[in-house]
Amino acid sequence: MFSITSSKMRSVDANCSYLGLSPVQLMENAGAAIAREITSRISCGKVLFVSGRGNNGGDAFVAARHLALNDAYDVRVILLGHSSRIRTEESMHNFSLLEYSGITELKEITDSKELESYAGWKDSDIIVDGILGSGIKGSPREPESTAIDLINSSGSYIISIDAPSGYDLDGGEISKSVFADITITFHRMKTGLELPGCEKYTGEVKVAPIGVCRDAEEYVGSGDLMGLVHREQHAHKGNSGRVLVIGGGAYYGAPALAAMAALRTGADIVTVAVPENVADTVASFSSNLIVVPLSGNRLNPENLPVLKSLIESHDVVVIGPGIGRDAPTLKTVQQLLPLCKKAVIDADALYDLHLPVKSEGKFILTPHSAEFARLSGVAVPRTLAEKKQIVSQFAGQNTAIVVLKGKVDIISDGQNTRLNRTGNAGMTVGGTGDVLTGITGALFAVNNAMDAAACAVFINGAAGDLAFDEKGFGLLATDIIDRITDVISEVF
Ligand SMILES: NC(=O)C1=CN([C@@H]2O[C@H](COP(=O)(O)OP(=O)(O)OC[C@H]3O[C@@H](n4cnc5c(N)ncnc54)[C@H](O)[C@@H]3O)[C@@H](O)[C@H]2O)[C@H](O)CC1
Ligand SMILES: [K+]
Repeated sequence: MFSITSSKMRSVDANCSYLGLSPVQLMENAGAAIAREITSRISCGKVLFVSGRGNNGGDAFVAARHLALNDAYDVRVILLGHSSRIRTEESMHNFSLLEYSGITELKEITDSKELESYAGWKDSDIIVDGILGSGIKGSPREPESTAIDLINSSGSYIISIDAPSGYDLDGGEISKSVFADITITFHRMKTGLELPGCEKYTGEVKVAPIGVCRDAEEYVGSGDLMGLVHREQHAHKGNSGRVLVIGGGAYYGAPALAAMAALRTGADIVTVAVPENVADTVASFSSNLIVVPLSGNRLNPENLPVLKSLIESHDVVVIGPGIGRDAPTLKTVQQLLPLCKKAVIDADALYDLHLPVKSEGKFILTPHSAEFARLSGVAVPRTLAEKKQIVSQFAGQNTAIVVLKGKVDIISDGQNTRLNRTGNAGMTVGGTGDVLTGITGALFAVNNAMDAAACAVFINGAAGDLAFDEKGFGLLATDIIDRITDVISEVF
């Protein structure tokens, strides 16, 4: 089974919540799994739960409640700090239930001296470590640090919840940690729990299922957006991405829509390079756009020198919206791509694309079914499983990230495949593909390709869903652009 990082786990948790599976439900399953582990180890005895103020402590409260149902166990709980300082609603909720759970003792201990004089360290058969889990930042502070020492010198059998407290689930540096006999981590193995030599800290490692929805991992959700790079408080102009849109000539709306969508997604600078016949019209869409006119009525090889220097001064290129299919235009596209560090390739730029692009660059392709069929030479099959398979295979063969747009979007880099179900039938109106390309460009400027592509289809679809609520089947591509910021601000 593959392992994941703690930030991936946080995004899966948030995706569960997005789907309607609440954190308190997950915590209940996590705590119950810990209680089951204890009953499988000893049939009776004294069990001390040592809890922090985050959700790791919350899991411990749940486990204590479950275990106390069995008269064979003497259950005691200590909370490090005041209960008024418990960090989350779900943990507070489970702390409150302890009063009615028949445990022998519940103590709030705030300082290290009081902790040291606590009698329970020496006479417990099992100590459950629920001090710190995936939320740890830096070295353990007081009183957590003293609690870790006391657990380690207790001589009891030690069960750590999710991670030995102090240990970094992602394998970062450790200044102090619980030395556990067994660590029960949740849902999936974590990267840091597989490192050579980690058993010294973790003891045996077990993965307990906690009822995560399958779709919370495979389908993109709002939790995936949490992992995106977002604007720093003191960011400079250009830090949040410079996007170059190369399009237009045959049409003028498409490059403007892509550019406006990129701006609304948070790109700092969006430059639109279009043939001179449409440059004024594109500029008239918004004074926020920087428009560079290119000689001629269609993209052509004479534009290469100007475009080369523009490509160098931007983080990402969005190429295709409105360019048309003239032979010199398509040839120019093919010559431009090897110059790009990162590019999103859409619409007519996909028409005569020779793959793989021979360069070190990273490319996101955003075809719909007909474009995909033409590119790959394979008709898009009917079932989702078959579609996933061909998209993944095509992406892998061409070292590109492929987004097959559809009722369920499929995003793959050949190794990982994600799905997206935001969006609606109203989005078949013209221009929505250009909006997606613009969003993708803005995210790709400052994020890795797979995250950018996956989050872009989610944002585009979710903004489309908000627009549909308002406008129904009368929705326009510009209405979707207007709702991008609502989707993004809901997550941050
Ligand atoms: N899907 C899951 O895996 C689930 C996991 N659960 C459990 O939740 C924790 C993570 O909870 P979180 O509240 O984010 O973090 P922690 O409890 O680990 O700690 C936060 C807590 O600790 C304080 N803190 C942070 N760093 C330090 C430090 N160096 N010294 C002292 N104190 C520190 C911080 O201020 C917070 O108060 C996960 O591990 C699982 O156990 C869910 O219950 C179920 C789903
Ligand atoms: K722990």
